[in-house]
Amino acid sequence: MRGPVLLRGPKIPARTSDGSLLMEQESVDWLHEDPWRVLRIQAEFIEGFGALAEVGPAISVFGSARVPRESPEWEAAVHIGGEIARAGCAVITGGGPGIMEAANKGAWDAGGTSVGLGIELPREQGMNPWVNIGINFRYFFARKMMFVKYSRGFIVAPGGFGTMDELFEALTLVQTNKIAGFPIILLGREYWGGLLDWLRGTMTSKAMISPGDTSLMSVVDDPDEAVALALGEAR
Ligand SMILES: C/C(=C\CNc1ncnc2c1ncn2[C@@H]1O[C@H](COP(=O)(O)O)[C@@H](O)[C@H]1O)CO
Repeated sequence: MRGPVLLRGPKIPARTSDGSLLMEQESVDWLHEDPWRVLRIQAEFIEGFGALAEVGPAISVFGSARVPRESPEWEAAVHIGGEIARAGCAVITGGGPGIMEAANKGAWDAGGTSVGLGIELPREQGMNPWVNIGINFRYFFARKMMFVKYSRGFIVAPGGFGTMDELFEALTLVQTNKIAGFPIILLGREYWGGLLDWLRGTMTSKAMISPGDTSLMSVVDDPDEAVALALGEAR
């Protein structure tokens, strides 16, 4: 046996795990092997659970990392972050620039809890300055779970692939009843219209989703309505 794994015949290693542990280290390559990565992954969950356990009710705000400061989308996200904080909820974002920093700024300026769940990226941006609880993740999947576990709902502003990933993960979790009573609010009818038409048309008519599935999200133009809907249906 190697731990819980049964090895027989030629698969039996020359050295036992104990033996390897006690040997003088020749190489640190083993640190980069998948079984050891599990410990890092575990550590991300432990750090995340520890840091967020007492964050209280929260709403996650997603959207493009690329919208410029002071653009209408950025200002709307500042307003949304402020309103969520004034309602006594924490704001959770990806901790980056664009919509993320805007929502964090709104929460920060309102004296609220402003959480950033950052991600290690090749071109490091660093956590935006309006985060007052920040956690940096190596792995997208660990980080994505935190958004869902610690939020009562999602507000999704216009964005690119990252935003789509976050939106469709939440939709899948609601569709498959992994989470219930979880409002998903899309901000910006014009931006989201084309996607919704395709979901209602092509995807529904080809029976890839059920007719009711597109009702798992709401689409609004008014930031205050987005906040009210996100806060209104607590899990
Ligand atoms: C690409 C740029 C900065 C990248 N920095 C990010 N920091 C934290 N989180 C990010 C970052 N980029 C994407 N995300 C996540 O995806 C969503 C936005 O992605 P999109 O493709 O821009 O829609 C966002 O909600 C984050 O969770 C600067 O140019």
